[in-house]
Amino acid sequence: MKTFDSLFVELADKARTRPPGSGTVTELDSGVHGIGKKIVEEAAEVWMAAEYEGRERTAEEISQLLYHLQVLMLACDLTPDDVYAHL
Ligand SMILES: N=c1c2ncn([C@@H]3O[C@H](COP(=O)(O)OP(=O)(O)OP(=O)(O)O)[C@@H](O)[C@H]3O)c2ncn1[C@@H]1O[C@H](COP(=O)(O)O)[C@@H](O)[C@H]1O
Repeated sequence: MKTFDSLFVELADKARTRPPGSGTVTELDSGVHGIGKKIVEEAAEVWMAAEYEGRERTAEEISQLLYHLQVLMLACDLTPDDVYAHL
């Protein structure tokens, strides 16, 4: 099973090697503005799932939000440790 940290390592590798077909590379190329819109969209989907769609859908939507947050971290040259320092 992936964790927050292992997914970040995978995404950082995608950002560095830019393999064809990577959605992460496409999203990174949309810039902070495009990634930010995905985060807002996913955050709303998390809220709706929590209100109306049950635990499994909520967990799925949270996983997608965490993914888009990680893409933004890469776009902003932030590592998990930079974030954990504020927890
Ligand atoms: N964990 C994720 C992940 N979570 C979300 N997403 C993307 O975010 C989109 C979800 O946003 P949308 O809400 O627009 O999509 P949707 O089809 O409406 O989905 P629902 O919200 O309705 O469920 C998905 O279609 C994916 O493009 C992800 N894309 C990739 N990953 C992982 O990231 C890694 C690298 O992926 P690539 O860069 O594509 O190789 C792989 O391990 C992937 O599993």
